Amino acid sequence: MTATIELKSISKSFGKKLVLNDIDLAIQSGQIYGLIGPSGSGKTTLVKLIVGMDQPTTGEVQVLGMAIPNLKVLQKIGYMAQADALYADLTGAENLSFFASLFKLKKDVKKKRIAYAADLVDLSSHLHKKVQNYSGGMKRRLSLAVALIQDPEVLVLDEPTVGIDPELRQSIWAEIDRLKRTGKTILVTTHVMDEAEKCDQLAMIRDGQILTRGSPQQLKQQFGISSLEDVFLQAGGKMA
Ligand SMILES: Nc1ncnc2c1ncn2[C@@H]1O[C@H](COP(=O)(O)OP(=O)(O)OP(=O)(O)O)[C@@H](O)[C@H]1O
Repeated sequence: MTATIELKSISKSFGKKLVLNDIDLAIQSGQIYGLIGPSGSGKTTLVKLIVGMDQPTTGEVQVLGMAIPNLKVLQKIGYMAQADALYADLTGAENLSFFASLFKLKKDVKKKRIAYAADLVDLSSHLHKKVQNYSGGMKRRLSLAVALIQDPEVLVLDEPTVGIDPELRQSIWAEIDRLKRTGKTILVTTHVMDEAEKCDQLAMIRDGQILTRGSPQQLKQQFGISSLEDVFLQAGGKMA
């Protein structure tokens, strides 16, 4: 089976600093794949290569069977960056409408998608407010709604639940799980171990290298321990 996201011998340097070191990764369709590691381990750098925002120094990235960057494929990826890329002067509704318009959705589809995405992140009653008046958590939620607006086949979520309260976090994870069951492929970065538990497959990353990988269950069995945090530590990791 061809992987939906495939990284082959990826290395990335910034100047003399090697940030990703010979990474191979294959993410199959319909999976929630978690990339877990401490701050500065290279997660965001890796994600940016997958969504075509940066290019590897060596190696190749493929998404949906096509080499990245590729404009057609990029339309099929919903990306939630760590820093919110929103227009502060516009309302929540105007932001969603703007991002939806980038995908040339039909008017009725666009309306439905905006309503769905806003409801999912519990922002429907705040859509008329300017984003500059949103709290940090509300901005994160709106960013997630933007990532989902075109109903993408592949979702890449860089720390999607940072700054989001536990109740909403649960409902967002329930939705991530539902999206997976509709066949979407989802890559999530996190440094929260209880979120790692919700992933089908995990790669633990430190200093630009994958320390170990597998399902949460496999990893715990392999290391003979019941907590993923301990797996990470035993695999050579060190949380920040
Ligand atoms: N454009 C850049 N120029 C130089 N160094 C960079 C650049 N982008 C990232 N780095 C460095 O690469 C390393 C990995 O950063 P990255 O943002 O990928 O880590 P991360 O695992 O996503 O961390 P966090 O969880 O804090 O977001 C860091 O040492 C960072 O300083």
